[in-house]
Amino acid sequence: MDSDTPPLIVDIDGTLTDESRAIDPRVMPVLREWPARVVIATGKAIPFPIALCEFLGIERTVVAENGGVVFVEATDELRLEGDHEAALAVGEAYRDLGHDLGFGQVDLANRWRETELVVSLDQPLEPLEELAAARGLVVLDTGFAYHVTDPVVDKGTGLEAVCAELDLEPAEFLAVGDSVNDAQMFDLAGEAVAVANADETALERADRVTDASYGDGFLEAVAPYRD
Ligand SMILES: O=C(O)COP(=O)(O)O
Ligand SMILES: [Mg+2]
Repeated sequence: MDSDTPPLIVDIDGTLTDESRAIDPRVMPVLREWPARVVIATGKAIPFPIALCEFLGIERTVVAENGGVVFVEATDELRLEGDHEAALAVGEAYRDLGHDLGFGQVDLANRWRETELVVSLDQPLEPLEELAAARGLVVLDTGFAYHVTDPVVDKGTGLEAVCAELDLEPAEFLAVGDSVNDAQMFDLAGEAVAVANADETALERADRVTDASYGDGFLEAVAPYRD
């Protein structure tokens, strides 16, 4: 790697992990040693990408909740955006219809969420979409959960917010991801790479698609910058 290595914005689930959400340990030294800025951009709530950065020993620069939450350690900036009240109201109405969010009583998927709501993929989608639309929200199926999200934010607006803090341009970035929630960051990045297991939207919006899936796909995506 040399000084021409672009800053990197990377998704977690399906890109750094396998289908069971287990991280591929081979991605860790790559992220740790990346010579430019690394941004972790995820649909997960902020404790997960923050913990990932901490355990990797890299600076905490994070887009969480599909852009609803942005944290930039370098400038001590935390930005929350999106109608959380509306997302919670969707959850309540969904339960009133006899459905369940599907993550049990403790619900670690929603516990630390500050702007959106997630529902397990084994729960019915249609009523969720109807309730979300009635409140101006959208439902994103990432392949790992249904996200009830405010369309004013996405990983693209998150990338823009990070760039505004760090005096970078989205077009400088290499982006790697696997699903519909990566589409807007793909559109803004200078180079967008989808791993082979990516969904249709991510495949369409990518500049390059790897032959390999999951962690192997990520390693293939960044290989040109590591040779
Ligand atoms: O939380 C999800 O459903 C997906 O998370 P990801 O954006 O890191 O892939
Ligand atoms: Mg993903």
